[in-house]
Amino acid sequence: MEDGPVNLREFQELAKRNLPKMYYDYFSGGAEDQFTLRENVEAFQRIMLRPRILVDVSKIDMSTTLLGYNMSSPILVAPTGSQQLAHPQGELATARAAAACNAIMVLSFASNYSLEDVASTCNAVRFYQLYVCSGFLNKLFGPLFDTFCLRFHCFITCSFEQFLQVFKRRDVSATLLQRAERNGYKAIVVTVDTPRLGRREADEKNKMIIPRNSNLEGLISVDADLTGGSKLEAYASETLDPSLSWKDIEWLKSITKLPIILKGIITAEDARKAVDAGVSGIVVSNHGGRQLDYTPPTISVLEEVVKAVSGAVPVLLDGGVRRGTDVFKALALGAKAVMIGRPVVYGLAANGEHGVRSVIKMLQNELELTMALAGCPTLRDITRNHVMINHERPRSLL
Ligand SMILES: Cc1cc2nc3c(=O)[nH]c(=O)nc-3n(C[C@H](O)[C@H](O)[C@H](O)COP(=O)(O)O)c2cc1C
Ligand SMILES: CCCCC(=O)C(=O)O
Repeated sequence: MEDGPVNLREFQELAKRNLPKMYYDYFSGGAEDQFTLRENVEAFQRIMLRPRILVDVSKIDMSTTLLGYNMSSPILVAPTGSQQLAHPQGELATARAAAACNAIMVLSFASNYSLEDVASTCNAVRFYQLYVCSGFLNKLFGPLFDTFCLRFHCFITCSFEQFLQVFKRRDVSATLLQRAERNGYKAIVVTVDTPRLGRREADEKNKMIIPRNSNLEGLISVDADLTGGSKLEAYASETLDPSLSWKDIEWLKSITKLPIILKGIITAEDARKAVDAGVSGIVVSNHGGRQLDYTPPTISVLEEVVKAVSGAVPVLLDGGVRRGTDVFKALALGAKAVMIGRPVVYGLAANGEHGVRSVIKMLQNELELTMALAGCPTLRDITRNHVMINHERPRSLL
């Protein structure tokens, strides 16, 4: 029998072996030149550690809290869409694995299993990720409005039509929020780096399919031109609302009691705006290099965001986290926790629920060892002095 993977990277190889090319390319790929995709990983390798010795590390405590919820480690599962393309059990398997590791899972808006199915698969603290939609057909009111728009098209002013569109779109998002609340999700993660889908050239070449989105069934019907390259891209441009702006965050806050976390902030300016808008958390993310290429690797802008936020809300980071040492580095630079995207999908493709569990456990174990070797028995002991970014190294060593 073949030996199992010994690190997160080896899961990627297994996933590649198990998946059809179209799906593997979708999971692994990034936007355009894939510069940011590569840099997310490589930037971690430009940060060195400064361990402290002769600290009692006979007990390591990785536990922490986020928005008042306990976690066994500062590692969350990032929202990734269409997990049934990796394994038939898809999001159900991921949810069970995350629960077994006491790790918070953020369920993607683009999940194959519905948020109700995932909620009922096992008990755990979970968050729901929302894309604000621009749906054209609302189940209850949509047909009515569409007939109305069509029949009176000549007589209605453009702004009135726009008003109806906004109303319908908001209705879909509001419905999703209510369902998330009813099903026990504890926070809403609003992804703000995707007014349109980034250009993933492999998906174009492969004519990537539109995976099923159970959450939107009966809520949105898509009338996309599906003849071209990536059908997912065509679908996204019909579904995602590119007019989403700061005032909508206020609106979202007004229609849910759940805390709102913004995912996809990579500048101090936007971080300050997010705090002013009253959000409960920020995820420093460039969507794993899948959206705007040539954005900086997330670990390189984390400190800027953390300084801008100055403790007002927790700051999380995702993008390129593949080692326990990466988690440690992110914490040293001010992150409250990290999220992992692709490694979870690769674990799922490699070995279903068991594979995801191995991925999370492996990263947790690596973090624990890193903390011991760096002289940090608790997460509070990890400080800025425990890391050194390459340009901070003594000149003679460069
Ligand atoms: C296949 C795939 C699907 C994704 N789907 C979503 C999504 O539906 N919503 C979202 O906010 N982010 C999505 N992301 C981005 C992740 O949440 C996360 O930001 C990113 O994967 C982190 O980088 P990493 O993969 O290097 O860990 C997706 C990422 C991947 C790889
Ligand atoms: C409309 C689905 C988008 C999924 C996503 O966010 C991604 O593939 O990165």
